[in-house]
Amino acid sequence: MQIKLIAVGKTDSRAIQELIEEYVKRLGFYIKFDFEIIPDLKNTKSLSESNQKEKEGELILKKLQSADELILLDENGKQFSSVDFSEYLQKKMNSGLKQLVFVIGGPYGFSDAIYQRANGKVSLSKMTFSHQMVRVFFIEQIYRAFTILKNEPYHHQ
Ligand SMILES: C[S@@+](CC[C@H](N)C(=O)[O-])C[C@H]1O[C@@H](n2cnc3c(N)ncnc32)[C@H](O)[C@@H]1O
Repeated sequence: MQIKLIAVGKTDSRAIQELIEEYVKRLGFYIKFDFEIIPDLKNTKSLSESNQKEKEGELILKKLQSADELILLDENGKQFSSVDFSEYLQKKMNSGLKQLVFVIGGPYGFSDAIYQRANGKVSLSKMTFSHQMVRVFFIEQIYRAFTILKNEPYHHQ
């Protein structure tokens, strides 16, 4: 199985980019992991929030293959402990799935079309994080999950 993370909107912060690069590099030792950014839409001032979500949604859908399992990062999704999340990933790997795709939405979240296509939702907290911060937190959690599965001394209960 390979994992892809799609995020809407570029990161301006060098600090966030560096953290992402660090954890993507570490994760690469365990699994094929792709991180893809959907560039910010142009002229968003002339778009309503729902129009912006729809356009972002169309760009997300274009990145998917029909067999991909799509999991949204969403405050209202299922919450896991890090150990539970590692077991969740192990089950996905055992299932024979080729590609598991996680998506982080833009500033207003996801369109209805994306919710309809999604196979599940994962929440990192009931709190709302910026779409920039979520990518760092989530990539670190995927990395943590693999260190748990490999019994490596990174995670402490
Ligand atoms: C600023 S938030 C958007 C908030 C918006 N109210 C919504 O309805 O989703 C941008 C993106 O960050 C992600 N996000 C923010 N907080 C999250 C959390 N606690 N758990 C999972 N994803 C989160 C989601 O993918 C969301 O689409």
